[in-house]
This record gives sequence, structure tokens and C-alpha cells, in this order.
Amino acid sequence: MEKQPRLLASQLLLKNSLFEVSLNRVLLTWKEIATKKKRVSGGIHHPFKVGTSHGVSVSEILAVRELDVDSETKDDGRWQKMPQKSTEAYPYAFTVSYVERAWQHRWRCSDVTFHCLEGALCQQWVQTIREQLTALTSRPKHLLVYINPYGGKQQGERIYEQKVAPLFTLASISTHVIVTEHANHARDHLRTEAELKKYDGVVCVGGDGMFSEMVHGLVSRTQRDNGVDQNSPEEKLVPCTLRIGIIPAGSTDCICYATVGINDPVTSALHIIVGDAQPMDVCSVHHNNTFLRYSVSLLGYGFYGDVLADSERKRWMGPARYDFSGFKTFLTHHYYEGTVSFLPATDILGTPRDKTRCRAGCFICQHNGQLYSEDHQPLFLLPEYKGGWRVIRGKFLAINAASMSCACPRSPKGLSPAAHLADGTTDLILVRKCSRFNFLRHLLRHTSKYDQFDMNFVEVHRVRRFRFTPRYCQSDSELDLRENGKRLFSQICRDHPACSCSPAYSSWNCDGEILPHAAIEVGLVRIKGKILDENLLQSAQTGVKVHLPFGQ
Ligand SMILES: CCCCCCCCCCCCC/C=C/[C@@H](O)[C@H](COP(=O)(O)O)NC(C)=O
Ligand SMILES: Nc1ncnc2c1ncn2[C@@H]1O[C@H](COP(=O)(O)OP(=O)(O)O)[C@@H](O)[C@H]1O
Ligand SMILES: [Ca+2]
Repeated sequence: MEKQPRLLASQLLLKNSLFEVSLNRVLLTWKEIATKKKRVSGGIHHPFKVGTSHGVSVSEILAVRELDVDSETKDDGRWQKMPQKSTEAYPYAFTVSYVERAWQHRWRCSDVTFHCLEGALCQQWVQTIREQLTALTSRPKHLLVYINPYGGKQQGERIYEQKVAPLFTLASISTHVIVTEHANHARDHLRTEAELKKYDGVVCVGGDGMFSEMVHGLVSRTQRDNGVDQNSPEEKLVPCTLRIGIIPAGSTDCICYATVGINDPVTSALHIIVGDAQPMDVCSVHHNNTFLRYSVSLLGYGFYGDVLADSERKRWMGPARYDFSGFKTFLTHHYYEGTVSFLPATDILGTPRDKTRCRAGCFICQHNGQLYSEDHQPLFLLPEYKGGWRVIRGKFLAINAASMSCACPRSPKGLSPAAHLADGTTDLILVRKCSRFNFLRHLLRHTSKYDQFDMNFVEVHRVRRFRFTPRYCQSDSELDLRENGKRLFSQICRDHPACSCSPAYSSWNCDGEILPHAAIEVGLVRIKGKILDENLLQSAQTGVKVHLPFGQ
């Protein structure tokens, strides 16, 4: 490691010159002494020339600490003189840890140490920076962390302990960590016994299924605490105040990837620490007026539902299970008959076929998320919208609803590249029955620059709500019987790809979890309370605010 340049804090004059203090930003400006290249933990800095100044806004400072100049003495907060042997000229020093942006959306924690002539100057710097950091109210101080030891490559605990916990400690964030012991442990704990008032946010260390499970638990808890019945699709939900963070430790991790741009635990942890904010849509899924689940990424029937159903029995393979089941499902080439009805989102900016891409501060999300008439009723709730439903019957290889792009390492542009995170809509993608060859071309376009929608058997609609009814609609009891029969029947078929028959039903893949029913009604959930500010369930990570704009 090359010798770090000596930074002369003595050049940092307070208040009226280099050190300007304002509420939101303290621009730390310091003179870098000539050095060719400075390598700091994880990031490679651009070469500094003498006299350059380098600014870091306080919103990206993680911590400041007085340098423990004498390893024998405890850092009891008092200022220690540096031992004579180290540097005569600058006996005092403090270190600033801050966010360093690296390549491809990656963030790293970098340290820079300042050396000073007088102790008072250093203490004033340290004190002022700490005051500024404390003044940043958007930063979490207490987090409830759920680790899924079972998801992805089953590395959740190691990822958290080695990469995330040290950063939370550095940023003086207190955590209560729960390693889940069974499926839905996090949901049930959030829904019942978690003392949510003690925390600024909850953190999910896992994949999409785990995040979706926690959204379910948190939103259900809030409705229960406020006496709201989730079973009625028309019911307005009460917004939660807590935020949900994601540390990627799953298999697909598309929610993290689509909001941060990369699946990197350190990057996600740093976003959580600085309290970033990014809204996000949530869909509620009902069956016969019974609430089933919330979805924030993909609701997939047919191909993605069958892939998930088959892969659940292969979890021991880790993320590779999806490739194996994907290939097997592709070979079976099952199609499913049914009726899709949906309420198109009109009067909005953007289409699923345009070239917009949702980024932090997205204008389309802000515009579409605010579509209200003057009396604050969502425009499409007005009577004339009732007639707006469209109905499509057919044979489908896949029916996918993407509330976000669903970009992930396997498909960097995602299932619906132009989908928006918080625009109050979901992109409904219908893939009709076609040849294996054409379906393969469609799938492969998810991994290339070609437009996966530009095929005559594919159509995509930006909707507020939709319903799906399988062609052979049965009563619940018959359906259950049929379901069981179907599972057995489709199990036989699945295990014998040569069999050309298609089972009557697929399964719905809801953010990586199988839903118990094929006939569902889906809508962007609506909430009580003031417009906009109240409409945001925030997430500490990357500001993944779970956006509950309105619905029905
Ligand atoms: C034969 C060539 C195949 C190329 C196919 C490329 C398409 C890949 C598109 C990936 C789908 C992303 C949608 C994300 C869904 C997640 O919510 C769910 C659960 O994610 P988790 O495993 O819990 O992190 N993952 C899956 C595969 O259903
Ligand atoms: N301790 C556990 N044992 C078994 N299953 C669990 C446990 N904790 C969580 N799960 C379940 O694992 C599912 C998948 O978790 P997730 O983190 O999404 O991993 P993956 O991305 O591999 O699917 C979640 O829906 C969750 O309900
Ligand atoms: Ca959306």
C-alpha cells in the first residue's frame, strides 16, 4: 500500500474561509499534497496534483474519529498527543470516513486522515462534523435486521457479519439482528411481536422473496394496528413510517439491482447508512376478496410461475436452480388458457416501449405518481374510468406483471426495461402461445439489446389493475381438488417433457413465492391520508421507499 499523503489540517481554516458550515452541506475542502496515486480501502482514487481541492459533502460522510495516536491509551474521547517518534510537525490528527463512488454504481468506504498543528483546531473540526452528521435527520440510527440464512448461496450471515455490520458500527447505527429460522419467520415477527417504535427502519438480508415477505409483514402490521381490513381490494391502506432496506443475499436480487444498479452488499449498506430515498410501487394481490400477498417486482404466470414451482424443489442448487428449471420449463413449453382483464393507465407520461429509464429522482414517477383530480380522488377512480377495462382471452405461454424493470444480473435491462419504480402502474406483458423457437428468441432478447416486445406474439400494457381468470374456472373446493390433481398431473407432465399436453393451471410467481390460487385480482394499493408525502413507505436502503400511491 503506498504511503498515504499527509493532509495538512492546518490549511483548514474554520468558519470564514475553507470551512463553510450550512445546515445541509459542509463542504470539506482540503489541499492534497502531491501524490501519484492514493489507494484507499476498495477504491482507487484519481491521481491528485499539488493544490487540487477535493470536496465531500457531509451527507456522504459516514463518520469522523480522532486518530488514536497512541495505541496504548484508550480513546476515551479526550484528545491524545501523537508520540514524538511519529511526526514532530503535526502531532494531532483525525480521520474522516466517507462514501467513495467506484465503477458501475459501486460505492466504497474510504478514509482520509488530516493532520493538525493544534489540538483545539482538530477538536473543533471533529466536533463540528459530528454536529453536522447528527443534524442529518434522514439517517437511520436504530435498525431491525432480518437475515435469511437459507436464501441464495446461503451466505446471508457471512455477508452481514463481514461486509455490513462493520459499516453500521462505523456509522454508530445500533442493530437488533434476527436470523430467521423458517419461512415467513420475518413476516410473522413483523406482523406481531416486533417493537417497531424502537427502530428507524428494518433491513432485509436476503433476496426478493425475503424482501417481499417483509413488505407483507410490515404493511399488514400497520393495517392491523390501524384497524384496516386488507381483504377488501377497495380498502385504503394506512402508510407505514418505517423504511425497508435490502442487503442482496438472494438468488435473483432484482429489487436491489433495479434500485441500486448493482447487487453489492457494501454499496447497499452505504446507501442505508446515508439514508438515501427512492420510492417504489406495491401491488396487492387478492383472490375472491381475500388478500393474498403484496408484490413489488414480478407477478409471473405460466413460464416464470412454472420455473419457480420447479425450482423450489431444487433450492440446494442455490441460484443455479433457476437456470436448470428455466431450461426444463422451456422444453415443456406449456401454455395456459384464460382471460386477462385490465385497466390501462391512461393520462400518464411514458410507455412500456419508450426509451426512458427510471433513475433516482425520476420525473415520470413524480408526474405519474401525482395524478389526482382536484378533490384528491385518483383520476381513474372517477366513473368514466369504470368502463376503461379491456379484456383479452387466449392461450398464453407467460403472463407477467412487472411493477419495476426487474433488471438483474441475468437480465441487466430487465423484464420491462422502461418500467418505473414509483409511477403507480405495472407493466402487464402477455406472451401468447408460439413456437419454441420464437419463445427462445423472445427470452434471449432479455439478455441482448434487441426489443423483447417487438414480436407479433408479445404485447405489453401499462395498467393500474388487472385480473386473470383461468379458462376452466372452478369453485374453490373443486379448484383445490383440481389443483392437487393438477399438481400431480402437471408433475407427471413436467417430468416427461415429451408429453405435449398442457396442464390447466400454472402457478403465480409473486416476487419469488408461489401463490395458492390461479384466479387473482391485482391493483396498485391505495392509502389513506394526505397526498404524496404520506404515500410513501420508505426504505432505508437506496431510499427504496415502498410507494403506495393509490389504486383500484
Ligand atoms: C434460455 C435463455 C434464458 C434467458 C432468460 C433471461 C430472462 C431472465 C429474467 C429474470 C427474471 C427476473 C424477475 C425476478 C423475479 C424474482 O422476484 C424472483 C425471485 O427472486 P429471488 O430468487 O427471491 O431473489 N426470481 C425469479 C427467477 O422468479
Ligand atoms: N430460515 C429459513 N429457512 C427456510 N426458509 C426461509 C428462512 N428464512 C426465509 N426463508 C424463506 O426463503 C424464501 C426465499 O428467500 P430469499 O431470500 O428470497 O432467497 P432466494 O433469493 O434464494 O429465493 C423466502 O420467501 C423466505 O420465506
Ligand atoms: Ca411501476
